[in-house]
Amino acid sequence: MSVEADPVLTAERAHLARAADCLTEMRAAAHAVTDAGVDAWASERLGAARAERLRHLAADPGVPPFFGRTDSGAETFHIGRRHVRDAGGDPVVIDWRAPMSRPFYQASAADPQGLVRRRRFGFAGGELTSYEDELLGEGDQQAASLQGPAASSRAVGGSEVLSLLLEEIERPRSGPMRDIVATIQPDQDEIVRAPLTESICVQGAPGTGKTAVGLHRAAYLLYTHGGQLARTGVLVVGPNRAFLRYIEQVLPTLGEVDVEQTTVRDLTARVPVRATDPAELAVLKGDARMAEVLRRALWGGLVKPTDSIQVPLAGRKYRIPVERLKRYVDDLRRRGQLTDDLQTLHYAAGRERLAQSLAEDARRQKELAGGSPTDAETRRAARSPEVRAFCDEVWPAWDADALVFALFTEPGRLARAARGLLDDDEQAALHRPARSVRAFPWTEADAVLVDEAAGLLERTPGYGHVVVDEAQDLSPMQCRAIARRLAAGSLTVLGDLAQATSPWSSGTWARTLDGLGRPDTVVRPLTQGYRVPGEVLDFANRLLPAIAPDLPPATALRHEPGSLTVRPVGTLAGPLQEVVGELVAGEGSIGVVAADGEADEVVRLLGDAGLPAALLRDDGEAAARVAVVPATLVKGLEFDAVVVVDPAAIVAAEPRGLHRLYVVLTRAVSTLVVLHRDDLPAELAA
Ligand SMILES: Nc1ncnc2c1ncn2[C@@H]1O[C@H](COP(=O)(O)OP(=O)(O)OP(=O)(O)O)[C@@H](O)[C@H]1O
Repeated sequence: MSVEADPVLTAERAHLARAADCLTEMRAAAHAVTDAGVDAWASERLGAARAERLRHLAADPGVPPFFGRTDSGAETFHIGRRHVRDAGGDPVVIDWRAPMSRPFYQASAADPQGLVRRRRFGFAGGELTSYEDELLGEGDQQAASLQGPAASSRAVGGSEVLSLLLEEIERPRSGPMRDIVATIQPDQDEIVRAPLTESICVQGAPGTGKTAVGLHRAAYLLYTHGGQLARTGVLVVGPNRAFLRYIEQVLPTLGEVDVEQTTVRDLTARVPVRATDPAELAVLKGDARMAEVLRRALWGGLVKPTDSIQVPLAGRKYRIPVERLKRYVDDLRRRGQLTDDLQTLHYAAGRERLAQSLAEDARRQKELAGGSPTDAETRRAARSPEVRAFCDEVWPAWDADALVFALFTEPGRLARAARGLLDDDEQAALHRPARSVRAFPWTEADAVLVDEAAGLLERTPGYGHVVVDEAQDLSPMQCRAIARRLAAGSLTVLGDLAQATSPWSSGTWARTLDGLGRPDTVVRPLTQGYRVPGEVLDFANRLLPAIAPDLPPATALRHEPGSLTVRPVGTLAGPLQEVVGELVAGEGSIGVVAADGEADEVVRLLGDAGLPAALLRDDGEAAARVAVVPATLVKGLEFDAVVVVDPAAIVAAEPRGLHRLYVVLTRAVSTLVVLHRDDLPAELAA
């Protein structure tokens, strides 16, 4: 039977057309509601969000309304990126996040979860072109069987894998990361659907879908706890802007446009970063001890009152004796030492409260004397020059940047705050003479310290859920910056200790999770690698005994003979131009990765050959057809074809160069070509 005449395909296409029509009607209705908004501002905001959402979901012909179907004995559900209802309110497509959709992702031959059949659809250019059935009911306990014109499976890595999953993974990449909603695998789904109250840490080898899983979890939580999370918000933190640019479309495609996606650098951008620390100094500044140094520098600056003061209130002055002043300061200081951020009295609020306490004291005195001062008079007393002068002396006002500046520029102040915490050499390393806060050459690690100081001064607003990607690279101080934004919310931590390239990385999940304020978080492994073909992964895994001997190596889902080429070259120009020239003739994305110091040379060589290559920068600009990627920027990215230039130079460029090389070698979906002028690093040589 020809595919065209397949009655199943014909019926499913009819359902697809119906779903598309219903979606169009829903869109029209949503617009109508917006137009009737009472408040113009709210209407505009809502309207904009809704329009964005509908634009992504309905207007894009590349995003079909459904991608799968479940059949239980009595019911059939089509599963898609969002609910679609008909005019009567009956479901035409079920949102993939709804509880009813769960069996689509979780059912297996051993545990059919009430299903007799799971159907997956294949699309080409928005057209439904194929389907694949797995029969799961009784009698099929041993293995799911495949049916349908697209039904074929390939034996990969010792297991049968559905062809539609493989097609999806191997589909050439162009532009940003895609969602994986049609093919989320059971172990991934467990993480995506974990409850909101549960913080999770995913230790996943390269290409196991950590980033994808984290983003789908954000979308799942927003769907399931929409009201609560709409108020508190969801934050996604990634390693750099190039990475954000790569992932930023996934959530909007899933209908979630209100998730903030940022980097630690942008999150802590309270001072302009103008300089770079040497690695050792950055490690020191990122050390958790710095939090205590800052805390002491701030709170240690309180001065014991030595004299009574006179507080003016409604035309008279009231004396507050020194003993009472000491008590006010002491009480407030104690409340500032509470470790729970939600309970703590922050420093700036403490200063305000002190002024209020003095005014209240004067008010009580006046009341005892028979007067009845108004609230406005009491507020004026709190703002009086006498009270302000007292607070300035006893509870000095600080700006966050000024506090860090004072520590770095005044050795005596640092010595007092760092006593018993930092040794003399460490204190000397932090010292940096400078004349003004404004002109200070702030570094990225300094910005995190300034953010910490700001968190001591005032409460940092928190999110209901935070997804942190590439978390293995966070310094303890960066972890604290994220923890501050978590308040009472939960976390999804994603990372791979084998890919830890930062010199300040703690190297264990226990320490990172502790720094993130969620020490009890369970670490869940993902080891099935979807991105990288087995041949390439085996090659990269040779580095594991040297960089992460305790981690289990990933197993590749696919094997692609010919996917790996390792070529010694005398000069770079000819072979590089030839390899990239061949790749450009094919489909898909191409990344040429070189040590940061060699990236410009690579761009020049490719440009000389007329190839469409450009340097990928960390400014969020889209990648060129041939992206020349400095090795330090490639984390989290992937390309159909990757050319790695001079691995030895990549290793030599930084202290954790072997970890960096492991990241670099695991970016390819289909093809990896390694061109090396020097010998391969010993750990890689067979
Ligand atoms: N279930 C799946 N179905 C289809 N594609 C998948 C699935 N899981 C992962 N992928 C694909 O595999 C690739 C790797 O996923 P992702 O980038 O999320 O992995 P990662 O674990 O974050 O990788 P890394 O640590 O190497 O950066 C992506 O192209 C992703 O779309």
